[in-house]
Amino acid sequence: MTGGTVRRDGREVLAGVDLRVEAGDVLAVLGPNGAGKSTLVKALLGLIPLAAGRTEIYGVPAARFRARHRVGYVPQRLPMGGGVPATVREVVASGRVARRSRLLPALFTDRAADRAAVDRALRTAGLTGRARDSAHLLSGGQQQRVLIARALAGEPDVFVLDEPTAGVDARSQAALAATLHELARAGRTVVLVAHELGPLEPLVTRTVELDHGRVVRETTARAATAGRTATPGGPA
Ligand SMILES: Nc1ncnc2c1ncn2[C@@H]1O[C@H](COP(=O)(O)OP(=O)(O)OP(=O)(O)O)[C@@H](O)[C@H]1O
Repeated sequence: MTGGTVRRDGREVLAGVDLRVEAGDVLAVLGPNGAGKSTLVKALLGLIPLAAGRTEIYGVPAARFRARHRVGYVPQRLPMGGGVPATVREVVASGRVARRSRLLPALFTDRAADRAAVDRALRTAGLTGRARDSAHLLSGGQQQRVLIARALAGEPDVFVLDEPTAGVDARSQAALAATLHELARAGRTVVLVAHELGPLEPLVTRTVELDHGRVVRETTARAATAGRTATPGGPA
């Protein structure tokens, strides 16, 4: 993202942000309530338009980026807007949709691969026993796991998680940390929004801190350990 600017109600809620996410980064976006963290990740993914600046995903302008299966997005909460009750398994299986060809019908082998990936994701998220439950009846922490499992099922290269630890009990946080640790070890890229890192802290290789829509501080893990900070901006 270069000069990323988002306006809401005539106000800049993201104000000229430069940010480059490198493959293999585990990047935490930090900052107080209303700092613009969610806006930043949505704008990075091209889910909300920029008023100024540009954002590219794998070198392609976000609006034209088609390889959606390469990026798994875990929003803050389960979107219940449709009001259609779905089981945990159905929600998790929807994470495979972006991998399907729009032109070819699903082959038998695709379906077997889909089933295996969904099973794996349910297992990793500790949801195997809840697969037939209605997703909207689960607790907040369990719904968060469903969303993470949905992203895992898509087997993306990049995971973008918006406040994955918010309202989640300590055990689920530790389980999430273990899952992210595995992903990082497998060379996946992770971008996560957080108020506090908690058990995720040891995994994080870079932090970007926002305030009033601007990057006010950046650290790399080494700089963070040494108590040093890098200059805001960085390559874009
Ligand atoms: N759809 C919207 N319409 C108007 N203003 C919005 C909208 N979405 C976000 N904002 C405003 O933009 C600013 C940044 O919001 P954002 O959700 O990105 O912050 P955040 O850092 O993620 O906060 P939180 O930690 O509370 O989730 C806030 O002042 C918020 O009120």
